[in-house]
Amino acid sequence: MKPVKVGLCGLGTVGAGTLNVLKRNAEEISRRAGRQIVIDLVSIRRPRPELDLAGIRTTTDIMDVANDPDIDILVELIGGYDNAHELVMTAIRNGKHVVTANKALIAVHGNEIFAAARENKVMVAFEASVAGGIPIIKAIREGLSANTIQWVAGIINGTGNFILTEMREKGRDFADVLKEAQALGYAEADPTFDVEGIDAAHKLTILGSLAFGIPLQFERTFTEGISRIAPEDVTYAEALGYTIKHLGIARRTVNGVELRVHPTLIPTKCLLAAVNGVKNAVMVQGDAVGPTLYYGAGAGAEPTASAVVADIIDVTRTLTADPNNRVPHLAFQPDHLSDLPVVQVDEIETAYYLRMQVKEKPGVLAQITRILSDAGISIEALLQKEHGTANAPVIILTKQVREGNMNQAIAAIEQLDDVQGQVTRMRVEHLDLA
Ligand SMILES: NC(=O)C1=CN([C@@H]2O[C@H](COP(=O)(O)OP(=O)(O)OC[C@H]3O[C@@H](n4cnc5c(N)ncnc54)[C@H](O)[C@@H]3O)[C@@H](O)[C@H]2O)C=CC1
Ligand SMILES: N[C@@H](CC=O)C(=O)O
Ligand code: NA
Repeated sequence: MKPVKVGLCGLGTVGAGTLNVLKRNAEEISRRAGRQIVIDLVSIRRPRPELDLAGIRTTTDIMDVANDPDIDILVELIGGYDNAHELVMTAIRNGKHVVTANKALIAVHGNEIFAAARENKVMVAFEASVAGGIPIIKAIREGLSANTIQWVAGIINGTGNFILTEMREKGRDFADVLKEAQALGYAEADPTFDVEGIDAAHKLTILGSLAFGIPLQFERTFTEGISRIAPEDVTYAEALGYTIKHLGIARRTVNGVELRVHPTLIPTKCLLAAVNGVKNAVMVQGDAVGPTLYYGAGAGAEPTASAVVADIIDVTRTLTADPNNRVPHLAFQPDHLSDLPVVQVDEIETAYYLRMQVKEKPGVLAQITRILSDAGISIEALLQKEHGTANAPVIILTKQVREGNMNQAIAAIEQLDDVQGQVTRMRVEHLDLA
C-alpha cells in the first residue's frame, strides 16, 4: 500500500516534537497504522539546522501545503485564529484530512470547520488541543460514550499550573516562572492566553461540547485567570485545608450547563490538588462509570506530539471507512446536537472563599455575618488574623450559594465603613466523587 503523506505546517515546539516522534517511532507507527506514514512537505519560516529534514520537501508558504495534491493529511501547528482558519478551511475544501493542536481555532471556528469537514467527507482530529498528551478527547468521545456525563472538571493549562506550583512550593516570582514556562515551550505565543484563562476557556469549551453534545460556544464560557491570585490567599487557603488550582468546570444542572474557568479552592485531600507543575488532570463523572480521572503532561514538545501523532495514526486507520461511520467530531451525531443553554454566571451555585480587610473594633464581624445571613448565605468557617495594626484580614468560607446573591452580599459588605477596599473572592469546589 502507498504511504500516507503528511504535510506539516509550523515547525515550532510541537511541530519539531511531531517530526521527532514520527521519525523515531516510524517502524512501530507503521505496524500500528497498517501503512507507512511519511512527512512529505513541511512549511518552514527560518532554517532549522538542528532538525533532520532529509528527504522532506520544504516551503515557506503554508498555503502550498493546503494546495499540494500529494498531501493526504495536513497537520496544522502554527497556532492562532486567522491564518490557521484559512489554512484548515482550504485544506478541507481540497479534500485533505486535518490534524491540529489548536484549541483557539477549534473553540472559535470549530462549528464551521466540522460542518465543512462533513460536507467534504474528511476528518479533523484535535486530541492535542485539550490537555496536551492526555487522550481526554478519545476517552470522552469513545471510552465514555455509554454515559450521561454529569460533570467534567480539570486542570487544563500546564503553564498556569506550573506557575502556581512554583509560586506555592518555592515562593518564586510570577513573572520569573512565566519566563521559564515560555523557555520550556509550554506557553502560548501570547502568554496572556495562559495567565488570563483564555487558553483554558478554549479547552473547556471543547470539553463541554464533547461531554454534553452542544455546539461550541466559547463566547459563553466564563473566564478568569490566575494573574490576580495573591500569595496570602494561597497561605490562608492552606490554613483552611484547601489548595488553589485553576480549574475548568463543565457541569450539567437543572437550568442547562455551566461552562467556567477560574481559580478554585479545592480540598487538599482531593486528587486534583496533588497535580503539580506542567501536569494536567481531568476528572469526568459519568452516570454509569462514576468518577474517572485522566492525568499527564498538558504541554511540551513530545507529550503534545504524542497526541498529534496518535491522531495521524487514527486518521490513517480510518481513511477507507465510510464517512458516516466515523466517530463524530463533537462525540454526538452533528444533526443531534442539543440546545441546552449555557447558564449565566450569576446563576451558578458554588461555595466561596472571601477575604476582606476590616477595622479591629467590636461589632464589625456581626455586621458582615448579618449581611451574609440576610442574603441566605451560611458560613462554613471563619478566620480572623491578628495583625497588631488597626486593620486585620478576615477570611470566610461559605456554603453553596447562587453567585447573584453572593455578588449582592459582597457589594453590601464593601459599603461598610469598617471594611477597607474590595473583598477578594474565589469559588470553592469539593468535587465529590460520589
Ligand atoms: N506548546 C505546547 O506545549 C502546546 C501547544 N499547543 C498548540 O500547538 C500549536 C503550536 O504551538 P507551539 O508549537 O507551541 O508554537 P510555536 O510558536 O513554538 O510554533 C509555531 C510555529 O508556526 C510558525 N508559524 C506561525 N504562523 C505561521 C504562518 N502564518 N506561516 C508559517 N509559519 C507560521 C512559527 O514560525 C513557529 O515556527 C498552537 O496552536 C498551540 O496552542 C497545544 C498543546 C500544547
Ligand atoms: N499553553 C498551553 C499549551 C498546551 O495546551 C498550556 O500551557 O497548557
Ligand atoms: Na489531549
